[in-house]
Amino acid sequence: MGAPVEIRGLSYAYGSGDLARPVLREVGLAVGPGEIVLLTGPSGSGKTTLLTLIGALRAMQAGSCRVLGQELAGAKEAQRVLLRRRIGFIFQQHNLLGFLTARQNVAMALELDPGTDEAGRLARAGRMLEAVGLGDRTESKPAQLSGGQRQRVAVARALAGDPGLILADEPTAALDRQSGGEVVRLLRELAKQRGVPILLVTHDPRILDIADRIVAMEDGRILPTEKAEPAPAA
Ligand SMILES: Nc1ncnc2c1ncn2[C@@H]1O[C@H](COP(=O)(O)OP(=O)(O)OP(=O)(O)O)[C@@H](O)[C@H]1O
Repeated sequence: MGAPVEIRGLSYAYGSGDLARPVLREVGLAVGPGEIVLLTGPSGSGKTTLLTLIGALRAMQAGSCRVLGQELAGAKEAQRVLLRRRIGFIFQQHNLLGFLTARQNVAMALELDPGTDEAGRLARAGRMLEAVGLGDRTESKPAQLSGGQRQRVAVARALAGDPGLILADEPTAALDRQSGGEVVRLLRELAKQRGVPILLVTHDPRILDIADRIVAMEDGRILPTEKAEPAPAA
């Protein structure tokens, strides 16, 4: 099997006809097994659009994008739905449901797994919350948790379904320095243990050190990786 994410010549525009506005131009990118890639770049450079295409959250227009073995060019909505279930999503707004406890929020991510019953899902959710350091807050509602704790619930939820890929969009944007650092380091640790690749969009220079590789975008293109200057001869 190829890399978990393999993109070639991917272009995308919002609007159509004379109003079409290109936001991705001939993007190529591969994410290897277990690799953690950070996607950076100025506002409007196309990072979120690229992430939503990889996450099968919108239909492709041009080029090739193969995710966990599924080609998304020309894929039907039903195929995209199936692929989305194999991806763990973490967003800036943690998207937890306010009327459910932390444990129920995590268990919800497992509802589509036919191999589990309700009790099994809640037990597994409890173990995931322990793994993110929230073993004592499983019965709290999101409003009773701090921003960093809520984001850790989102991490537990994203990992609970044993995804083949994690996509994160600005997961630390709403957090202070310390909790932001803790959340991404935890995410990195869990992903590395399981060999799950992560593609993470961020503006946050404080978390660049969690990356195996940093990819910079500008104006819809991926910038060539800067090579380190050769050391001057002694
Ligand atoms: N649904 C949409 N309809 C029309 N234009 C859009 C839509 N979503 C994004 N855009 C435009 O496409 C461009 C790329 O947006 P995108 O969100 O992918 O960039 P980004 O690099 O993630 O930016 P940011 O860092 O600010 O989130 C922007 O100019 C944006 O205004």
